[in-house]
Amino acid sequence: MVEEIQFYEPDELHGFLSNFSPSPITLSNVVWPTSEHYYQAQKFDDPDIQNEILHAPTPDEAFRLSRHYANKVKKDWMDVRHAVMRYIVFEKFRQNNQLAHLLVSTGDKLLTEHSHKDSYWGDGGDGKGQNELGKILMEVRDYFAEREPYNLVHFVDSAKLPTQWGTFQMYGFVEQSTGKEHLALVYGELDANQPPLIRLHSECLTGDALFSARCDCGFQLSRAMENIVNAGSGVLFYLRQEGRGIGLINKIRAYHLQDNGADTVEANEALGFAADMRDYSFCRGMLSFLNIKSVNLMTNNPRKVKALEKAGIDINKRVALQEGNNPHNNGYLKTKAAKLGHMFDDAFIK
Ligand SMILES: Nc1nc2c(ncn2[C@@H]2O[C@H](COP(=O)(O)OP(=O)(O)OP(=O)(O)O)[C@@H](O)[C@H]2O)c(=O)[nH]1
Ligand SMILES: [Zn+2]
Repeated sequence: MVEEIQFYEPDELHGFLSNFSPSPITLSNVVWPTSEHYYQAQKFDDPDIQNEILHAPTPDEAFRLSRHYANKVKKDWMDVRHAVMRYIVFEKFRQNNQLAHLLVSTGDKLLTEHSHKDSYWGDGGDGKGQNELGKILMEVRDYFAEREPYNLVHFVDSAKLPTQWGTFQMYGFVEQSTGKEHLALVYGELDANQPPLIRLHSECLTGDALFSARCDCGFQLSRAMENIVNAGSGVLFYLRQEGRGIGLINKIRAYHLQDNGADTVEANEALGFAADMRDYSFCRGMLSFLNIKSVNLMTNNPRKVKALEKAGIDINKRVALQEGNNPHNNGYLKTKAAKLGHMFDDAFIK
C-alpha cells in the first residue's frame, strides 16, 4: 500500500508543502513571501492589486484580498492557473534548498492537500478531490529526486542533543547509495553569509566512545565540539566511516596486525584494502541541506580538504586540530604524517 502524507496547515508536520508556508521566492528582483502571495497576485492584470497582494502581511491576507477583488480577475485565469501554480511551486523548491531536500525526503509517499475547502487543488476533505497541488508537488519531487545534491542523502528527523559543552541540534540523514546513517550536530545559528566552523569526523567507536588512546579521534572529537561552541556556531558532522571505511571488525584485524609490528597503512594493505577507503561525496547533500557552501574545516588531513573541494565545497580555511598525542598513538600519528600526509606541527608529534 502506498503511504500518504496529508498536509494543510503550514505549522503542521509537513506544513512546508503548503503554499502558505514561509518560502521567499525572488522573481525579477521582487521577493514574494510565499507561493500563495504569488499565485493570488497572478489572477490580476492590475499592477496596483498585484502590489497590494505582494505586500499582504500574511498568505491568508493575500488570499482574502484576491477574494475581495474577485470581479477583477483576468478573463483567461482558469486557463492559465495550473501553469502558474506549477511554475511557482517549482520555484519555491528550486530557491529554497532545504525545502527541496525535505520534499525529496518524503520518498515515494503520496502527497495530498487535505482540504475540505478545495476539491481541485486539494482532496476536498473526503478524498474525492483532484489533489492537483499534491500532483504538482510529486512532479517537482521527481525532478529533484534524481539530481545532486538532493539524491545523496535523505533527511529523516532532528532533535536536541544537550552535551557537556552546550546544546546542539542533531539532524539524522540516510546516505542513499549505502543506507548508512550520518549525523550533523548544529550549534547556534548558522549565518548563510559566513563560512561556519565545521568538523567532518569519521566514526571511531574505539576512540570516540571507548576512550582508546591508540588514536587521536576521541580527543579530536571533544575539542572540535568545544571549539564549535566557543565559536558561537558551527557543525560537527559525524560520518559513519569506521576504520577509515573498512568497518569495525576489519579495524580490529588491522589493530592485531599493528600489535605485531605493522603500521596503520601496512595493516590495511595486508588486509587487501587501500590505506584510506573513505568517500566524502555524500557530505555535499548534508551541507546543502544546511545551506552551507563554504566552510572553515577542522582537520589535519589534506585528502579530506581535496575530497571536499572535489565535491564542490569551498574550503575558506583549514583549521588544525592537533589533540591527544600520547605514548600509545605517537607511532600512529607519525605514520599518518609520513604516509597519509597529515599536517602536524613537529612539536606535536615529536
Ligand atoms: N583502518 C584503520 N582505521 C583506523 C586506524 N586508526 C584509526 N582509524 C580510523 O581512522 C578514522 C580517522 O582517521 P584519521 O586518519 O585519524 O583522521 P582523519 O579523519 O583522516 O583526519 P583529521 O580530520 O585530521 O582527524 C576513523 O574512522 C578511525 O576509526 C587504523 O589503525 N586502521
Ligand atoms: Zn580513532
